[in-house]
Amino acid sequence: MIAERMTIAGRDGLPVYGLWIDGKAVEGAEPVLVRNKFTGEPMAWVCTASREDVDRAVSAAERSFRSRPLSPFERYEWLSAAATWIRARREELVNLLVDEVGKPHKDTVVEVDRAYHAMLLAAEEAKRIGGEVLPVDSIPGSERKMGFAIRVPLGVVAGITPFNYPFLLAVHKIAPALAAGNAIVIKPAPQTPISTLVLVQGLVECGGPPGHIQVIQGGAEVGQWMLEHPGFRFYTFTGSARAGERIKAGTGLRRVALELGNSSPNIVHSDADVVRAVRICAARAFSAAGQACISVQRLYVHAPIFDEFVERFVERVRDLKVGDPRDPKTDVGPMISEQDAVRAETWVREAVAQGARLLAGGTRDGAILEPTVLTDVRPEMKVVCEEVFAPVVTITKYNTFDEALAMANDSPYGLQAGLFTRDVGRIMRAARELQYGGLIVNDASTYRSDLVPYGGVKGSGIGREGPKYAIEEMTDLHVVIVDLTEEGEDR
Ligand SMILES: NC(=O)C1=CN([C@@H]2O[C@H](COP(=O)(O)OP(=O)(O)OC[C@H]3O[C@@H](n4cnc5c(N)ncnc54)[C@H](O)[C@@H]3O)[C@@H](O)[C@H]2O)C=CC1
Ligand SMILES: O=C(O)[C@H](O)CS(=O)(=O)O
Repeated sequence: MIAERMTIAGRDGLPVYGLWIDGKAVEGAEPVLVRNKFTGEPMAWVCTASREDVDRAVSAAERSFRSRPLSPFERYEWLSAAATWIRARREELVNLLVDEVGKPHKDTVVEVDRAYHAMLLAAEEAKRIGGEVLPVDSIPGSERKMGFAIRVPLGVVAGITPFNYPFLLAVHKIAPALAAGNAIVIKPAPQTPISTLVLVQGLVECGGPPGHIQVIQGGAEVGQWMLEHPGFRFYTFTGSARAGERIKAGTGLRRVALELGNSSPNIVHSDADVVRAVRICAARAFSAAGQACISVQRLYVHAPIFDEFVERFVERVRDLKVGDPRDPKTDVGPMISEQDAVRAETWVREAVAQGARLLAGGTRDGAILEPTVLTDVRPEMKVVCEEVFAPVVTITKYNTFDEALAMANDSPYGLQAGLFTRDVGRIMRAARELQYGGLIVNDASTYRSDLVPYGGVKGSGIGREGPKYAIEEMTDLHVVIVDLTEEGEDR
């Protein structure tokens, strides 16, 4: 199954995967070697795109969009079949992703299952793209006017995805784009390019117009060429705030959806179930080696339970199984690269040098950083105010709920926050006063429902994902007003 349609050659006993342009796997620029992120073993060669390849992909997508428009039901059938395709290949996909991303088996199973549901949600939403009747006649003088609004596809959209959940996030870009009637040019992260090729192979095998999806490969430079191409109507991006700002700056008046970084706060109040909060936060802080924009990064714990929470939490963290991501029992595997692990280790050392206290972890073996817990941190430390994107958590005590809300809001980001409490008044106050796109109550900030409008405020981005909402972003709303005055009527 592994992307055989995308294979253009063999090299050193490995497949060479091409770009997917105009319904064919084609050679691009010099292929780059993709390695298993735990063993370092070569997995495949993947061609990168030239600027001319970007242009060819956009032109092919435009031709396909114009020549093969699909009805809503055809889109529903296509995406439903693709969801079934994903479910049928669950194990193969999990094994590929564990190798390509280095994410532990237990987290990768969740990614593939979520991708199945996200694809199915997009299929269902393809049949529900409505509009609205507008009460134009409610304004005096317009009694004979009839108004309504319809949603129409944009045309060719650009999708750019990161390395951490490459399969799921490719589904969250491609599926709504197709459900909305668009065509899409997708560029995966250079660290994890294979799983998106496999996804597109699945979509092609499920019978839709192969030209509705183009896959180009490469890094920031290729991404930048996409920004500069006038043929895109819309850009949907998930990744760092730094890249997101470049995308916002580079796309002019064209619309964007940006799912960016976060430094996720999680507040644990003294009326919470402490044992449950510890279990959930210890698991969700280190899943995917903390490489999720909504990963638990800042824990704020109410003074009356602080000591008990810290003791239980550190004990739980020390019991986490660290190592081979292929082992179903492994909790924490390697980060995406040794370079990223060194960065995170450096931030931890800086924090300790500035007065933070290390309660667990802090050591590194190659790309594996031990699950790390810090306390006595200050807001200006990078492990607090920046997106650490690593298995690193800070724990800070608070005395009043006002303090907790203020510390949680003291961030340039605003994607998701977590809150553990049984008090409804406290929940509703947090819902209103926490400056985050999502509040997860009695579970950690790392929980994401693929159904809901997902996205951030402040530096965490623009727009909302979740198939229903991404489809709205990827369509234009056209208003129509008809004058119903009949012949002879004196209006
Ligand atoms: N918030 C999130 O969901 C994510 C945040 N990150 C953050 O970004 C850091 C770097 O990880 P990367 O995967 O390299 O994230 P990144 O933001 O650099 O790259 C994400 C995607 O954007 C592309 N890209 C990068 N710069 C671009 C530009 N100027 N124009 C167009 N496309 C561009 C990349 O090739 C990749 O496909 C991580 O350490 C983490 O802090 C990374 C992944 C996801
Ligand atoms: O980029 C991320 O971290 C994702 O938004 C988190 S998830 O949607 O893959 O859970």
